[in-house]
Amino acid sequence: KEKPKNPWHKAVVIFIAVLGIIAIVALVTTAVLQNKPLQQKFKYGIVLDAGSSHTAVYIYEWPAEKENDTGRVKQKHFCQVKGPGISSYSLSPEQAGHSLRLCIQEAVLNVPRRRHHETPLYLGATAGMRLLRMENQSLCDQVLGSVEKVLQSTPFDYQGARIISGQEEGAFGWVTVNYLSDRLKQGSGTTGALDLGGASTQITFATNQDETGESAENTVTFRLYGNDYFLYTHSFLCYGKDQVLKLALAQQTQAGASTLLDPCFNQGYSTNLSYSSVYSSPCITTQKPLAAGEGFTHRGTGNALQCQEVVRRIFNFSGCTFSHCSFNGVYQPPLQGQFGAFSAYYFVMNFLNLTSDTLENNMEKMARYCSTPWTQIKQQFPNVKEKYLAEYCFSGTYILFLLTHGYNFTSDTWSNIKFIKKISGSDAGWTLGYMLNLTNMIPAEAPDTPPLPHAGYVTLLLFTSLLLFLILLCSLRSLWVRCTSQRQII
Ligand SMILES: Nc1ccn([C@@H]2O[C@H](COP(=O)(O)OP(=O)(O)OP(=O)(O)O)[C@@H](O)[C@H]2O)c(=O)n1
Ligand SMILES: [Ca+2]
Repeated sequence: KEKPKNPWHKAVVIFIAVLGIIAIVALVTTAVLQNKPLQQKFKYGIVLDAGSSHTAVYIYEWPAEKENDTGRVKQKHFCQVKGPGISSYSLSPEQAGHSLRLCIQEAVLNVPRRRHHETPLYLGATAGMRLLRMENQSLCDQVLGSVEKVLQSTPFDYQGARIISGQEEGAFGWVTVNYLSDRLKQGSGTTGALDLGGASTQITFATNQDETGESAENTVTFRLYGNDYFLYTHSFLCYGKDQVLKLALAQQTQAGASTLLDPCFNQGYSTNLSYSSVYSSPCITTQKPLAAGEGFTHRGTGNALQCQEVVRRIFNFSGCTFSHCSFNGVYQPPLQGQFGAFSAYYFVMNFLNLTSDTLENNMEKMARYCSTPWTQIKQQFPNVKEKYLAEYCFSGTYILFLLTHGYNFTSDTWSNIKFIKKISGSDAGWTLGYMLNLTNMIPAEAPDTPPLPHAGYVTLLLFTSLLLFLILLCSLRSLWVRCTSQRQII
């Protein structure tokens, strides 16, 4: 006999099914929305690189909630300040600060207004100001004071203007190169940093801990993301390409002659130089020749081999008191790993097309360039500033000599050097590393990574909810079957 159907059984089962589905959908949606990355809030930082030949303004940007991740900070904007470096304003210090205004205005427009007050602003001055400080501390202070006044009046969070040490310049260049190439987190092999400026040049690379014992002043240790790095670094003041040219000219004009025949300049090149433009630099320790008049005619003869001998004379390879030296008695451990060469290394070698060839081929190309007559050079490169164009033979010969005879790169290790301007869209240089350090954005210990990335988390959740749904379905089905079968039994 059939027991009357209980109308409620069906309803109950359907109700539970619908409830279950709603619960699962609600669970998944909240989970997905709950953990969806927040709307990207960006933070900013500004660094002014007050170099000997120019000042540059870098604006960096990064996602706020990821600032302790490596490789997150990107260069958002770059502004080259018109005119020379701030140390050139020593006779009119007020102009030093004034020269920064246009780029500061650009920075105000490139950082969202609501972020201005929390955007740190730093100025670091390098070798040009180190030389001015050597010459005249008072003028140096006046120039920094003028710059400080302008930067304090910006809407940003001004954090100070100072002359950074050569060691900082080298070490932070290394941090930048390795941060941008994402080498700091794995603790794997790092890239050395080669920086050539107008007044100094830096070499920095990671070495073994025991190698650092010989010279404390050349050692910098970092603990970054849980990895210890023992860096060798040295900054050669006066060995930037502008100052080293003055060293070479001073070397060649000791006799005080009225004409200098210079193999490092192209045949047919001729210009008049004042002795004071050469001997006024604190890098020149030799006295201006007594017999000298006001100036001299600087004439090119364009001979690369003779130019190498001119360059050699500005290096001193004797008097090493360490296990090994680079030059001028400076300790240098054996070179290790890959290197990134940037700033003027890149400007010069890229122009001369010497960035991707063997050392031997580069030497040949250099010889050909130096022996090319000046008229032909000017015809070939009508849009290049004559000051830069005239100096490429000297600068290229200097760079090849510095890297080989100075730092001991050989034909075999030459290919370890990459000449770079940017890495992942940001300029290679000390400024990014400087800001990362001062804003503590590279933690000593690795931040703990969430067990699951967001996507993984959602997949896991979907999977479990599906499983739940299937279990619910089966239990409902068995409930249904039991209800209908009970009816038959009855
Ligand atoms: N497109 C460019 C830009 C600069 N230069 C030259 O490269 C040198 C400057 O390089 P840079 O890295 O800007 O030096 P600074 O930072 O100004 O100098 P320093 O680091 O020594 O303070 C100068 O001789 C400049 O004439 C060049 O040849 N081509
Ligand atoms: Ca520089």
